[in-house]
Amino acid sequence: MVSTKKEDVYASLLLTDTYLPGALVLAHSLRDAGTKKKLAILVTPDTVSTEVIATLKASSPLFFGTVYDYVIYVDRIRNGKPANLFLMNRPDLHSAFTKINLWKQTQFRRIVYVDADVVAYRAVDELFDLPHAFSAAPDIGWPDCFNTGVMALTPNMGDYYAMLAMAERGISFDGADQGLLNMHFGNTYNRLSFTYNVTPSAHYQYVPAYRHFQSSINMVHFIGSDKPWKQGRESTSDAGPFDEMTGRWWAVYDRHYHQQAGNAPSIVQHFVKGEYDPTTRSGPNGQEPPTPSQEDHYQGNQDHVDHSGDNHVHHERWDAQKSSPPTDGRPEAANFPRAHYEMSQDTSQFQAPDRYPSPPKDMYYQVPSDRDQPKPIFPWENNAPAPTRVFAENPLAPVTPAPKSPGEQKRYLIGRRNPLFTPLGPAIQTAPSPGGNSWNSFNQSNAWDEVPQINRYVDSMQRHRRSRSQILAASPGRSTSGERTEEPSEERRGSIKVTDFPTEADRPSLPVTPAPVRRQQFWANADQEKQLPAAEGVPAQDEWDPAAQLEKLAKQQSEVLLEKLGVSGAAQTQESISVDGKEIPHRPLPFGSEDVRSPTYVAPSPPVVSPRPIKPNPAEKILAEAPELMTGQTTPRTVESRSPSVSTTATIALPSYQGPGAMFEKGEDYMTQDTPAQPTEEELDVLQT
Ligand SMILES: O=c1ccn([C@@H]2O[C@H](COP(=O)(O)OP(=O)(O)O[C@H]3O[C@H](CO)[C@@H](O)[C@H](O)[C@H]3O)[C@@H](O)[C@H]2O)c(=O)[nH]1
Ligand SMILES: [Mn+2]
Repeated sequence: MVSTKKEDVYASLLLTDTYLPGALVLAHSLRDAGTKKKLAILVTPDTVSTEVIATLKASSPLFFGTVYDYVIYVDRIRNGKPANLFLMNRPDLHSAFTKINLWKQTQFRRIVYVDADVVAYRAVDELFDLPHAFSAAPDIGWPDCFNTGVMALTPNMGDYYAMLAMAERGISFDGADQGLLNMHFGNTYNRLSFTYNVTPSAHYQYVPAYRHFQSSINMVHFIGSDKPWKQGRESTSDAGPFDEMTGRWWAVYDRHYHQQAGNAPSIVQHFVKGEYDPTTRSGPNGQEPPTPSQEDHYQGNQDHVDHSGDNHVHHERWDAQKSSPPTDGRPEAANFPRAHYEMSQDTSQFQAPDRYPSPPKDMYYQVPSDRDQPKPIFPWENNAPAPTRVFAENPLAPVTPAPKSPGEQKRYLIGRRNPLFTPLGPAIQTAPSPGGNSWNSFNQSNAWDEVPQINRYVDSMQRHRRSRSQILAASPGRSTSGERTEEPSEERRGSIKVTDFPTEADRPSLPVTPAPVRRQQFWANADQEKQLPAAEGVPAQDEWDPAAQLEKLAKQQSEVLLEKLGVSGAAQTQESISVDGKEIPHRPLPFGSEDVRSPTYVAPSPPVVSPRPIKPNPAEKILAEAPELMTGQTTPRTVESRSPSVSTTATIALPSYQGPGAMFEKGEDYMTQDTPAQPTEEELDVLQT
């Protein structure tokens, strides 16, 4: 076959650092056998350390050039469905699909692929000249299948994509590359002689065949998880076919990487069982390789220090200040520790010991005494002023006398319950007694209790309430006149409260908010109820005629208005009216003004049902029409009557009240009606009953 410009290469694969000795022995075995072909190795940079890659590229003193001519970085292809790998107990082969990348290396004409666990007895360069696109040797476990440890192939993207599609779907009967490739190629492969891929077994050997064909062995492949460098050289003891082949592997290793081999990098010895000896370490570079922590995955530290202590040389590290990150660097978390645990196979039951050791008897905690207190450090620890703050709770309890009246009791309780309660105002707060407890000098009463207006207001409220309750009680034959003048006692005043809070003893428990309880003495004590004074000015119910009262009220309002305007409507009706209990005396009108009426006079409509305020306020209207009244001009003024029929003028006295003036604040409301407003709610209460 006419060769093109494309190169032929032997190619191997390195997925982990732990296979480094195998990859190096393979390369040296081929070179030592005199191959004319170049050597390439596919490397997954995410799982292989830079030190190992450097070793693959290292120059060897035994031949011109480096161990591998080409280190080709490829993406790792991991099996997402690795269940089948467990069928052959090789979960470590989860990324064996990466081998598919061989078909992608179309820069090469032909590739003779060889596993890293293969040692070549001779250079098999004739495999490059095979006419078949794909050739492989039978597998010892199932000889109809081919073993994928040695293959002669022609790279092409068709096969590559076809197999990549299978890999992405996890299509492989053994979960690794051999199952996938056998499914892809089937029986279309060119079957090589077993001598190109002799797979010795420690458990089964066909010794006569071996003896018969051993001179024609081309390559030996150490399949399975027990690789020569993992077993160590001591594992080969007896002289058998397996050990003879393993010895060939060790022969190549010793030729290039034995401790006394001169310039052998110690990193290789680290991955070979029983080979690393720091005391006899030598070599020009003196680099300390990472220690393999795992059987199948190197997890060493990049910044490793020599164990011998005499050669503390750090590995070259990437300096972020000087250069960009290395493209062939390991992932940051590659050195994270990993641990693999297996289920215990021990089937014996747990046997409790006869006795457990008794606990120590001298274990106790020594509470530090006051004398053990640390020495004062800061000046304020020694010169601390005596505390002056006094809390209200403690001194109050013995000093405060028990409350007598309900009103006092309420104040007392408020003061006790609320520590922030402070009696109001300097007017009721006496000066603290000099030497005594300043808290006791406070007057325990409220400022508003001392204001007479407030007291009167409360009294009037109580009168109204009492009168209501009298009406509600409707005791027959009860006279209201006898009790009318009776002044309410202090006790009565306190009984305004309809509800009270339960005492501390009655309360269920804190923090439940105490529910108000009905005061018994107010509602239930009928004897006391009889002593209630009658409401002032409220007649007995049977004497009360609401309709007549309303009529009287409406009439009264009109009269008052006219009186204020100086027009005595009362003179016409000849009835005396009273305002606020005071009799307004009748006065004769000035001569000639008897018929004069105010322009705003409204005659009272006879059937008055409800009291109705008269609008607009006449005084207000006058002021609006004569604003000069506001200027303080107090001279009487004549007002032309608008009524055409009445042409006389009447002198109307100006009201004493002159409306809003400078005394008023902005926004302050002032009376717009002189008449009583609508009956209040309380009045309605009385009227309706
Ligand atoms: O941790 C690992 C595992 C594998 N490899 C590479 O992958 C190859 C295959 O793994 P290996 O342990 O050699 O597998 P075998 O014990 O040989 O198992 C058989 O099954 C594998 C999965 O199908 C095939 O790849 C092999 O060719 C076949 O011999 C190795 O040679 C290495 O090149 C690593 O670099 N690191
Ligand atoms: Mn293998």
